[in-house]
Amino acid sequence: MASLVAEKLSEIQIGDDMASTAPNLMKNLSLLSPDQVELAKMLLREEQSHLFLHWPEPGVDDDKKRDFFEQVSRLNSSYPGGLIAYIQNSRKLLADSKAGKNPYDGFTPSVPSGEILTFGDDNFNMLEEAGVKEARKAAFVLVAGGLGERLGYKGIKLALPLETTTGRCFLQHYIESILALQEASCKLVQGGCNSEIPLVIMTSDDTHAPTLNLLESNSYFGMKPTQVNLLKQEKVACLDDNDARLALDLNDKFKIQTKPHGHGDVHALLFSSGLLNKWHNAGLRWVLFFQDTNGLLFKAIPAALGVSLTREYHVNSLAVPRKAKEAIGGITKLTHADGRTMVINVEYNQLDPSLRANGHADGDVNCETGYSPFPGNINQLILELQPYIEELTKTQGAIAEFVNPKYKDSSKASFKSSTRLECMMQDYPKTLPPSARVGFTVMETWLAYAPVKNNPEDAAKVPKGNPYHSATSGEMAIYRANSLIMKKAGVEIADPVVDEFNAQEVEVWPRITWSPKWAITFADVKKKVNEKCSVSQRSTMIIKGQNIVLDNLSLDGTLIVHAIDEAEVQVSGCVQNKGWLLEKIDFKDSSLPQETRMRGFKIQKVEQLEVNYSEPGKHLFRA
Ligand SMILES: O=c1ccn([C@@H]2O[C@H](COP(=O)(O)OP(=O)(O)O[C@H]3O[C@H](CO)[C@H](O)[C@H](O)[C@H]3O)[C@@H](O)[C@H]2O)c(=O)[nH]1
Repeated sequence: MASLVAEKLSEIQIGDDMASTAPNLMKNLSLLSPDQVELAKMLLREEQSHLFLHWPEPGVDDDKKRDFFEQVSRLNSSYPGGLIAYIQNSRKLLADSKAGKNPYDGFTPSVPSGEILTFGDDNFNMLEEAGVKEARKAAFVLVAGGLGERLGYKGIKLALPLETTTGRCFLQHYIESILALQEASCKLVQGGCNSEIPLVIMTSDDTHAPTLNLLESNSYFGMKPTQVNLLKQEKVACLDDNDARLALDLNDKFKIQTKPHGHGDVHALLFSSGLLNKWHNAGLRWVLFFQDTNGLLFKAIPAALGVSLTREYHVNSLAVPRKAKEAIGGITKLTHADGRTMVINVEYNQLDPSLRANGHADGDVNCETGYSPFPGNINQLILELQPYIEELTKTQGAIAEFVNPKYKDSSKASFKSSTRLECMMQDYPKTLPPSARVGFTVMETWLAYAPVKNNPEDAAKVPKGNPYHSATSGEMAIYRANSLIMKKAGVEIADPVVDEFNAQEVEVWPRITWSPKWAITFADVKKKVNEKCSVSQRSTMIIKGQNIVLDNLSLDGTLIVHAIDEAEVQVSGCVQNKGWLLEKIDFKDSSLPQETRMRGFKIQKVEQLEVNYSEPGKHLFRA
């Protein structure tokens, strides 16, 4: 045994001084495989000998020692450049942080110019049409590895209902929207096509199993299982001090403490998965990234893709008008003293200091429009595939990182608790050359952005006029958008009433919902309704089917129309019944499920008219 140890020692050339820094590791070397010995050598070189201080004699906890190196190996292979790169990047960023260096030092922020769209005008309609046509050349990437700590929901956010009228969850809505785009796009190709739009979901240890379970127990919501790829992000090692010494788990000294690295991981994962080249070879041109809880997003996607196509943007970020201090990053043009410029998301916690440091004494404030002059990044990115592959081939998907240690005191010598490096997917353009075509598309908030991020208590504390980003506001935003779209298409929609749920004041519009296959563009809605229709404020309307036309319909109550794709149904007449009511509930009422409580209301289904067409052919329904 002793000679084997000696042999390994010479093999890895750990000098006497190193041997003396980690004698306990030396004693255990014979337990390790050659690869693990290499990793041990690397750790010692990177001054991580503290990790082995407590290692007992061989024969004690040997499995745990091997498990430790299994983890080191995972941490090493899941970070571009390996653990060496991680430790060295950490040292540099921790030194910058200690020195109070701002990553935007030397850059002056200004308001960039980009495409600003108005829903329903000729330009918007033209872009939607172009976007739908292009959709069959797109792949979708959903980042869903986050725990959603601010929401405080115990399950995965993708499983939450986006509205409770139908109870459809976010993931179902996303998949049905992609399938609807796929079908609509293929119909525009002469002779049809059978393209399948790929969907990648980035998960993490926190979300992987429940996401897979949600898909499997719902037959992938109609998508082919082969169309969906789950890529799991790994966490990164935590750091104990400014020298980037890796932190051991407080409850298990044979484990390195880890935390999430952020949504920026998606680029490295996509790169290493080999999917990008596969898509490229299959003729795809676009990759669309999106987040876990924005029920409005797919209303914005066709036009935004149309913008990418017509403007030939390599990077197109979707944005909405932003309220000052709102927790979304601002799209900003940064001009360096040396002449370099870039258009990039400046995260909400950095925008204010960066403005103050550059002559804007009031920092992040609204201008005369009542909004911040910087458009708000909603983290929906459309990247052109070919330049994306070229860039990742250079960077391997590594994204500019940052560190945010909580220091014990102003000497910044030690941390209150361990920290780690983080990265964000919207920082991708930071490494691009100045020739890259980086742009953005601003859409109206009511159409494009209604995330569910805040728990009821925090939402109630949001300054008046700023969005709540709660389950309550997220659901109400769906009804509002659908009502406004129908109104714009000519339907007489009653005005909303203002009501309060979970201490949040919201507009309550008629509860109108439709399945994505009914309409994915404004043109689809216009084709399927006419101006002789009306819907009262207390009404609920659920449209489930592809070929359902509302003609001369007057609704005051609840109407549900369900039809198979082969049935063409015309709905008209006067529907009046007691309908469905919104019953207020308290989020503290623990007798109710959390999904319901977080909204502050539940739907009391008193009376409805439900019609169902399961036979192909033309049907006329007159109430
Ligand atoms: O390690 C992680 C962390 C997050 N996510 C996913 O990334 C998305 C975004 O996460 P958050 O909702 O926590 O994001 P933030 O609110 O912190 O902010 C992000 O979303 C905002 C808009 O919703 C702004 O665009 C902002 O600039 C951007 O950083 C979610 O789908 C989440 O599941 C991961 O996949 N892995």
